[in-house]
Amino acid sequence: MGAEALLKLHHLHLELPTGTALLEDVSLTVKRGDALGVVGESGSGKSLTAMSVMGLLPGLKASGSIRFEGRELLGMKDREWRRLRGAGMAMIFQDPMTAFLPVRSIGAQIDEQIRLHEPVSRREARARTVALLGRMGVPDPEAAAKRYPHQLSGGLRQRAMIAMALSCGPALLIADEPTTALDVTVQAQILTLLCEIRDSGAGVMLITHDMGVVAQTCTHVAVVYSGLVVEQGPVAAVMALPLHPYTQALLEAIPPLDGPRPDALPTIPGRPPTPDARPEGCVFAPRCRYVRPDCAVRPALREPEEGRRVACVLYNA
Ligand SMILES: Nc1ncnc2c1ncn2[C@@H]1O[C@H](COP(=O)(O)OP(=O)(O)OP(=O)(O)O)[C@@H](O)[C@H]1O
Repeated sequence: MGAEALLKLHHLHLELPTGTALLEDVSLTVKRGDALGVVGESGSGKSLTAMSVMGLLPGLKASGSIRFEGRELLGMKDREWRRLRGAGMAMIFQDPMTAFLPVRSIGAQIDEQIRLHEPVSRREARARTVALLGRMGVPDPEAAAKRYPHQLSGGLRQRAMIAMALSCGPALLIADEPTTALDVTVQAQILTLLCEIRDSGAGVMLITHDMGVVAQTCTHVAVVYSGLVVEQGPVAAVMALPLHPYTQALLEAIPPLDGPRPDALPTIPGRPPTPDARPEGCVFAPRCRYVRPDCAVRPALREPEEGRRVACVLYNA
């Protein structure tokens, strides 16, 4: 038996007041010590999935269930969400400048975050901030804490944002494209840091468009397309034998890590449909190389082997 689920999304459905569905029937699980990669092209619903877990979706209608540490989050009051954010779960973004105010030192902002959740002295908060920055691999953390966000390099700012996210010891860290803006070397360092956080027993949800990032960091993967999960399973199994034609195409789009880059990457022709123009049958059918008449009916998510799910007529019994 695996570890108890830290986060469980069950048939999560999200829609606009107009009735247009943005997420349809999303079910995902993150366990302690696991990293779940949520992967898909731009507009597939990755950020919406993360934001719904953080309770940051005012104006959208949600149904289904989001359970965190056994507790139902959907329908919770704002006050309860605020208490949960930081201490229970925390999120980091692509651009650390959005997480820090430009006019205060990063140390002051991390200290404040700590003191918001725990009644510790300024001195104690600063000691924890410096220790955290050090753990995140920031050189000379005491001096770095005194700097303003713009005085740090992109990679150091990203480490500082992760330090702030971890400052209250969250059980779940959600990272939304945390390395997209960084060069390859710094990207690898930040991904290693996320692996360490995962191995220390936290649950990680990593949002990315890059299957290469999933391969380096995650234990499990959920492939989303146009607001639906089309495939999910353990990373090693999905990488070795991707079942869904969309997953196959995403894997073909990973650039090689070494050697010369090919002139053109195999790309998937076309674009994902917008939520208001989602096809009635299989959402991927208009771009699929294996499309056939029975794709006109939306395929259910099936479990062709234990722990793996796929929604494609190729796997209908
Ligand atoms: N508040 C909103 N109102 C209307 N449509 C929205 C809203 N938020 C998101 N959408 C739409 O929902 C879809 C999914 O958006 P989301 O931001 O989750 O995609 P994503 O996979 O994270 O893409 P990206 O990688 O570009 O951030 C998109 O088509 C987007 O335009």
